Amino acid sequence: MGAVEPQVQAVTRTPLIALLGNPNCGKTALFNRLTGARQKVANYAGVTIERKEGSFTSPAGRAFRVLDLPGAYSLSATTPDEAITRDVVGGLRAGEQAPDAVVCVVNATNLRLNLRLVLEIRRLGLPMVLALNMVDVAHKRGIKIDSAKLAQELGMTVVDTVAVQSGGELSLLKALDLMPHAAAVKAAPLSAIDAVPVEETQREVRRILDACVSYANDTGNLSEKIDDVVLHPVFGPILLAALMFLVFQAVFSWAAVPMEMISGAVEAVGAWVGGMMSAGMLRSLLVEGILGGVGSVLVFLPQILILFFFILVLEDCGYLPRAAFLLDRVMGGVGLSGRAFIPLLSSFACAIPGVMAARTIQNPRDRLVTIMIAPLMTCSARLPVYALIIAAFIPNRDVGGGLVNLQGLVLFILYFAGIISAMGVAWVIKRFMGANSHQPLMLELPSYHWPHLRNLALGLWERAKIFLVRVGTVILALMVLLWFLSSFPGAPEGATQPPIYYSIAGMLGRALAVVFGPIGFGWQICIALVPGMAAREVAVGALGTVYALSQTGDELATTLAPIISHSWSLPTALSLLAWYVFAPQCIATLSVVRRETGSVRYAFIMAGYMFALAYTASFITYRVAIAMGA
Ligand SMILES: Nc1nc2c(ncn2[C@@H]2O[C@H](COP(=O)(O)OP(=O)(O)OP(=O)(O)O)[C@@H](O)[C@H]2O)c(=O)[nH]1
Ligand SMILES: [Mg+2]
Repeated sequence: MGAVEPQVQAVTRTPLIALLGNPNCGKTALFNRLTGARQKVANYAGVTIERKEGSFTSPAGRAFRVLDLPGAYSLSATTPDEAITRDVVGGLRAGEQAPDAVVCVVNATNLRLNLRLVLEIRRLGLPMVLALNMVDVAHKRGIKIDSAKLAQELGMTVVDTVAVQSGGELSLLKALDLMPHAAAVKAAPLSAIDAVPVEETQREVRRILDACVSYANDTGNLSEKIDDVVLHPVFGPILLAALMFLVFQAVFSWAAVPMEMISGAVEAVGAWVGGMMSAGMLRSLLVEGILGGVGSVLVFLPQILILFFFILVLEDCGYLPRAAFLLDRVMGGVGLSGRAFIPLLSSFACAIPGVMAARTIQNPRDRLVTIMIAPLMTCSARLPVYALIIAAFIPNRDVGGGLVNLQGLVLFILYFAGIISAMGVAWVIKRFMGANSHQPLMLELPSYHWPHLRNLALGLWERAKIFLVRVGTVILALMVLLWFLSSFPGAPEGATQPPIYYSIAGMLGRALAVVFGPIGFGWQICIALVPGMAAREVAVGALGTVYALSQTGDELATTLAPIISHSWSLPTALSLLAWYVFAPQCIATLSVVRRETGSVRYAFIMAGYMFALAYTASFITYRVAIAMGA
């Protein structure tokens, strides 16, 4: 049986194609175009950090499976994400078949760098097609590539592709259709790659370029001219700071109108439901439990989308690696690698992709430090918490001659506090680990381009979907659970407090208040902290439910900010803000840290140090605020 199986497989198996190439050459864009998938595409190296599989059918009706892989400059991997690519191509991954053919994707405007990998992969002896991607840009820049000659020199089919244009993949599909239905070829071992010295490979690249590429009236690269300003030692950092500042201003000022619309709609629904039903358990569950909880999280959708709008634009236009360069010196000062910039920036969305993106960091210590501080970056789940408290306590007015919105300014300060403490913690960890010398940052600067509107729209839609699904599932379920725990058992005879005070949640909250009292958190806040462990924004929903149920009298409460501004003192509010800068709230992050570091130890260390920092920071904030008479 063992002898028959491989032959049968060779005839019936769907061929597996691997997309290989340098970082940022358009592999994922091509993968998305071939398969209709929506994997993340962005204009910097190291976007894809995992292997992703998809399938498609060619115009001639042949089925293919296709792999999108992290970009690599060479198959002699130096970073964990490159190792994934090497292992997949070399068939070294347990339980996984090696690819039957390779589509080598290259950036047509940068063949000098890209061809080295092509020559390396060729030594594996697998069937290959070369996709000259970004030929649109090459044409514009007057770079002429003789593909017939190139095909001859390389001994493989060469096709032009434009991965970001509809139909830009057709030539590749045609080439794949023409590939013979051969039985699986066994690749040469990976060691074949290193059989030829690098210098010799470089010489070969130069020879091929001389033979196949000409640069007609090259007008000079526009990106370089832009970089004269963007990377300028004085203007560069000013521009970066101005950009960041603009983002936080926009988060507040642009969001005001849509937020009012959402909260108006939630209130209207609450009033409608409340009017339809007589007071009772079901009405309380619907109005206070669900609308009060879910509604108070939902209003933050516009702010989250505005934040992501900026992140997506910056990612797509090519600015991020420049920012990494500008900050390399600062980051080096605390012992971080400049490469940590992109993982840390991703953590503004959520610490989980941030922790995973640390795979692009070569040095294991640098990688560990980056992982350990990633959750200090303000993730988007904290935004609702910050925004709620700011809206309740910070007046919405302009300062500095009408230029700066005070609420936006406070938000900016909170984000900044996260960054500064991350730097501080990195410095301390590096001290413990023993410093290694700072390695210079080697990062490819991509060409600038305008953000693709479709990409942007899809990215925002994905974000909205993630948020709404969370609101509709985790948050909704927790709100219902919390409502039960907060409603039973009811108040005893002659109760002086609202019923929630005597409920199970109320008892838990009062017990926790013993620990958190010294930092200003009353029992109601303590109730909200517990479900906030699942996801930070749940804390806002929980506050919504808790305070809706704490209302005495008959009025229905679905708008949280005015209630908390009455119930909390300013020191309490500031203390809670300080808590959320540091608190290790989210269990999902801790479990990813365990997976990525391969040890539960670091997850515990992270939770421990963040908890200690949170408590200390809140304590100091609370006491100082009281002492100052706030
Ligand atoms: N003009 C133009 N832009 C392209 C083309 N293909 C990709 N891009 C852009 O190039 C950038 C990189 O594309 P990705 O698909 O993320 O590149 P990748 O090779 O998957 O990158 P890594 O995952 O980091 O290795 C994105 O900004 C794309 O929009 C193309 O054919 N023409
Ligand atoms: Mg990719």
